[in-house]
Amino acid sequence: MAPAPISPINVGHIDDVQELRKFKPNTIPQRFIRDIQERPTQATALISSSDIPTIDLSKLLKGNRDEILHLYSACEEWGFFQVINHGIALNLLENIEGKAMEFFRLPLEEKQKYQMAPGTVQGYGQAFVFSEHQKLDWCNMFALGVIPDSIRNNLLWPKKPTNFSNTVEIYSKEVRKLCQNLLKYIALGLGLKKDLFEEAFGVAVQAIRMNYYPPCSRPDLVLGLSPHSDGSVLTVLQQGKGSSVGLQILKDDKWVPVQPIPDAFVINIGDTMEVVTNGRFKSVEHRAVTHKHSDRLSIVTFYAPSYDIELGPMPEFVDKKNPCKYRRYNHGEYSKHYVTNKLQGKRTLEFAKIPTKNSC
Ligand SMILES: O=C(O)CCC(=O)C(=O)O
Ligand SMILES: [Fe+2]
Repeated sequence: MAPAPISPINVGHIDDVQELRKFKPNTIPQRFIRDIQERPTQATALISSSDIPTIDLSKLLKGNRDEILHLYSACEEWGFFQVINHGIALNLLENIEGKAMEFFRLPLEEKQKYQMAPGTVQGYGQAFVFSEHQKLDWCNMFALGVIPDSIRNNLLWPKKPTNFSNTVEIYSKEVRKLCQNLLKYIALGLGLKKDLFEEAFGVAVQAIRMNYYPPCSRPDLVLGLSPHSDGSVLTVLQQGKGSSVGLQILKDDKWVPVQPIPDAFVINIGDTMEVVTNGRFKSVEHRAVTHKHSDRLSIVTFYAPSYDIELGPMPEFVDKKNPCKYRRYNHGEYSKHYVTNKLQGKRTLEFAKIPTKNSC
């Protein structure tokens, strides 16, 4: 038998946070303790989370002009909004949440059958860890590439819990339609033709990540998920019912907690949307914090262009006043760059930035 390939990446020992919580509930290993400036101080934002825009998809689907403009300003001013009346069956939201929790509650040996290999982002474990010196997040993740087939790793689709994979498939189809609809109305809000984005992105790549944050005895010292922007065009986030508030977004240099609206999705603009709109819409840095007594689940869908697509700022967003801020590149390369670097604010977008004020 050929020897197993040795990964060139040494990530050191990564404690499973659910196991830590179970067997050593008051221990926080050093690798989880953040440097002082990174610790989640109380989010003393002047902006309240109720200011984060709420978009009513049913109004968009009726062509309601005010709602389309509301969506436009949500993208421009916030880069984050919640969507209500999205039309996705509530029992599907419950099912996916139930399956995710069943998965996380499986014995560690069962989950480890789908272990994320060091330096990769699919499977069970902690993504974005590339060195043994890197700080760890207080989070267990389970991530899968869903569309197209070429990004799927069938070995990582779990056999337990029953119906897990089928539920992910059905859920992903519905969330895909939601993304396609939102992109249409975002284009209309920009005064552009409704298929502009969809035509530019080819067969969109879609991935799902479930993040489980157990309670932590010292939430003041750790982060659930390091600050980052997403590499996607759009991200769709479902928060577990009854989960503690944990998602925070950086607005005017302050961390603003996102108070989930029951049954709504939280949507955010990703780096790719920032690039194609030449910075008109900006991806927003966000992070997750933990809670002393409650756990939290988030189910996150990333919707991005096909890896074959060459992209850059669309001509509609470039003129004398707005010269190109980003170069053209292949999205597959950007994606690779994103998943092979640790989460560090908006650092990965440097890949696309044009350093001087020259044009595309
Ligand atoms: O759990 C959350 O609320 C944040 C998740 C997130 O930002 C991500 O998975 O990219
Ligand atoms: Fe994110």
